Amino acid sequence: MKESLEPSASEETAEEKAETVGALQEIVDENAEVVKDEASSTYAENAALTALPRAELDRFLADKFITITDPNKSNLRPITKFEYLPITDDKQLKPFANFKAPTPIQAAAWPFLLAGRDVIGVAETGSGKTMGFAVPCVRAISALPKKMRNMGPRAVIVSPTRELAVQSYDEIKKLTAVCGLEAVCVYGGVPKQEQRKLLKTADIVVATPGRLNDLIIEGFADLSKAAYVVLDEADRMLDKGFEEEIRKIINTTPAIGKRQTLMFTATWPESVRALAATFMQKPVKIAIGDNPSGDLRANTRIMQKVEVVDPRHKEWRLLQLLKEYSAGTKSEDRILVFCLYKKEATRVEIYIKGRGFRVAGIHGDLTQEQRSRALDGFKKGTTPILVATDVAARGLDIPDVQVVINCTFPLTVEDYVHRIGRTGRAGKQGLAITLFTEHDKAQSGALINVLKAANQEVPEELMKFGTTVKKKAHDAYGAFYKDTGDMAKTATKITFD
Ligand SMILES: Nc1ncnc2c1ncn2[C@@H]1O[C@H](COP(=O)(O)OP(=O)(O)OP(=O)(O)O)[C@@H](O)[C@H]1O
Repeated sequence: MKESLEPSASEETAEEKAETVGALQEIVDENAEVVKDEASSTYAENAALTALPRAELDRFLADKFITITDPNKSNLRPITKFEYLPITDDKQLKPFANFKAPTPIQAAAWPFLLAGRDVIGVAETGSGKTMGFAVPCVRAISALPKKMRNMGPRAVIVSPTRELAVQSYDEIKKLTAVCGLEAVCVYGGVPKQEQRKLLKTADIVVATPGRLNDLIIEGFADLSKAAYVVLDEADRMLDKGFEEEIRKIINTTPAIGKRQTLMFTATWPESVRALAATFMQKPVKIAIGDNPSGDLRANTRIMQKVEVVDPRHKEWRLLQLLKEYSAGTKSEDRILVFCLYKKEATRVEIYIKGRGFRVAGIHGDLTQEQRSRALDGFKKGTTPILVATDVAARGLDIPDVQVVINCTFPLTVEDYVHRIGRTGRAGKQGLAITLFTEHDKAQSGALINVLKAANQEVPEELMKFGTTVKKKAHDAYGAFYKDTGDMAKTATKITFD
């Protein structure tokens, strides 16, 4: 091939292109930094909030059991009213029209998030964590100058299941709709084409890890400008079932210091804290609840009943409970029944259906269409009983679930707290009934602690299994229901039965 000192026309163009790309990349890196700086420099506290006596705000923090641990000790005032948000356009307050005030996690986290800080938010199930991380996200992006828009997603929110990703996306769309921003929901089990197209113009990506990594690898999801990274149900996203996929995603976002990283959950076990710290810069820890020890505790508005039963009698006892809690005027009450394994969920669903109950099932062996239909029927009340595995344990915000029944105890007591958290949401009361057997006795100590922390009755038969807390989580923890999207072809999915 002819050697030439002078680059040929095509080589020259390629060189020019490379220079242009390099220059663009610099702009992009600056942009990522500017987005982060923008957030921190643009949070000007509302004057009326500043005028409030500090003692009044300290009383608010105490009354709502809000604990803020900030390495920078910046002492930002909680945003106790929606009008204290730095939102000038009233349209943007519309999504909160039916709410009286920010929830404690929202009030405490918003100022730090608007100021660009990394935040770990730990608050009970059903306490508004979604809006807690979504409002500052939408605010930061909508405050960007026009020239910095349409350069790729500015925020990525990762959820452990498809249904939860869709639910968060629906919440976020209420905010983006009034700000002229675009969001996209990326999850497995459905065709990629539509997601690929929407990623081209999306400002915010809500995703499950498997499908998102697929689209990153294929070059359709570019998170290099996503300076706002949220792990929802963070402890689940950091357990060994997801850790690798999460690391891959975060590594494609701007570096620590050029991004804001948020972790929100109702349970924050010791086992994930060290790993979480590797992704964050001097995070502010915000915990809600009169739970100074920080030990695991369930939402105290949920009455927790535990029955120790013979494993062979569980399904018979479940039937009795369903008859009791769906009798007469309660026939439309929503009852969520949790099993541990997919085949068990199918068996229990058939068993219940055969006895005349209107019931549907949701678990990982079903198609996404079947899962969405089952959840829809449960929400609408056409099938007021839903039999689920832990794919429905976290995050799902189904209004008015009156009763949660644990037919089989979960692999961890954290999952127990999340499962029962499907009831008693947004300030309502709830009821959770758990069938506990000798097969679950390794978890008796941890369960007893959760019951005591929420001032619940501890049955004598449960005490007999002992009160010591076994630390080791079950090997399969977090892996067998996770939504790996199309990664399933490569990931070795653990399946049961
Ligand atoms: N400020 C508010 N006041 C009243 N209700 C609110 C407020 N913010 C959110 N909600 C409602 O509270 C319910 C629970 O919110 P959300 O699903 O975000 O809870 P969560 O803390 O994420 O729960 P989980 O831990 O189970 O994921 C939703 O129906 C939501 O619309």
